[in-house]
Amino acid sequence: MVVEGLRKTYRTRRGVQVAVAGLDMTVPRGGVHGFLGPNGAGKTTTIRMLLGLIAADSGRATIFGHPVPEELPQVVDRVGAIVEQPRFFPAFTGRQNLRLLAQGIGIPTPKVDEVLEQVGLGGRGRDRFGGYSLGMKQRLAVAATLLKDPDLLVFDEPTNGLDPAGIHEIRATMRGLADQGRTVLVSSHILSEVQLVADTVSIIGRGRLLAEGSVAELLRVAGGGALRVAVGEPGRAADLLRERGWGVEPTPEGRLLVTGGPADPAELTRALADQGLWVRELTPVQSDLESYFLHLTADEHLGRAQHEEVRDEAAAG
Ligand SMILES: Nc1ncnc2c1ncn2[C@@H]1O[C@H](COP(=O)(O)OP(=O)(O)OP(=O)(O)O)[C@@H](O)[C@H]1O
Repeated sequence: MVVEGLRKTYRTRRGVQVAVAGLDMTVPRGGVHGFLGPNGAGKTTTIRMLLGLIAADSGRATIFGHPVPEELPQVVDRVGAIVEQPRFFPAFTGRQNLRLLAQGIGIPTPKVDEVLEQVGLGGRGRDRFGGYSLGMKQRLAVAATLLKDPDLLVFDEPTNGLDPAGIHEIRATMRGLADQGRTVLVSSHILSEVQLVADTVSIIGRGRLLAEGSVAELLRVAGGGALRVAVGEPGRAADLLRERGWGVEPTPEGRLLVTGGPADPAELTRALADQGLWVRELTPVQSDLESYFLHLTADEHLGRAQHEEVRDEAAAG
């Protein structure tokens, strides 16, 4: 999925509200892609535009190479989404609820047991929906989206209101779906909920892309590319690395913290090995992604100021 310059404004009684301000985003095929941003960043608005539920003011988006919303009918069968709390009948079992849905869209009923199994509700399908935990209810919603066997799943804040066990269940379900080769796009304002399961993420704020890439890559960027190295003769190793112009600080536990070093850690290992110094351990320093996320999205209040400006302009016009 590729999004380019997507924009959406709302006219409110107080003026014009910019919900999505020229968003660019790339969601690779296969894997879990976290769509992250603080409350009000524009995640739901973006997802609604991608699914053709609301119209964009401008910009473009493609799903499986098809421009949407124009060619949505061509891809709609390959896309499953949970955007709002799905409604099920509390007095019916999970299985009965899904059977009803399956009949409605012409899916053979054996598929129902298959999708229940896929979300780990195989043993609970014959229990009343009303008695399900929140996590089970949410997993039933996921099961419903799987009836069509979609290649792309879009979940808007699927862990909202769930307890840690429920969050864990949903995470495991998403991982399982991605491991089957599907693409899962999941939005959240809580990075830690997604960090553990996402392969790649887009971080947005004020309707714009702030950072994008694999979780490992972003962790590296957040850590400033520093490497922690355990090596024999750390004193000699430090001198050698400094000669190359890299920053080296000994750590209290006898390791070396290398900053401004090579993009490829192999270069560092080779430089040391050439001098008979063997690296026992080499770890990219991962600053906490949560702090990075907070840092990136910290100027959210600036966004408010920008919105006010637009509003003033609108009022003046
Ligand atoms: N129908 C609407 N009318 C007016 N403003 C809207 C409308 N929908 C969204 N907005 C505004 O657009 C901005 C983006 O909202 P959106 O719901 O897309 O954010 P979000 O990232 O999904 O946030 P959350 O995590 O709180 O759901 C917000 O400032 C919101 O108030």
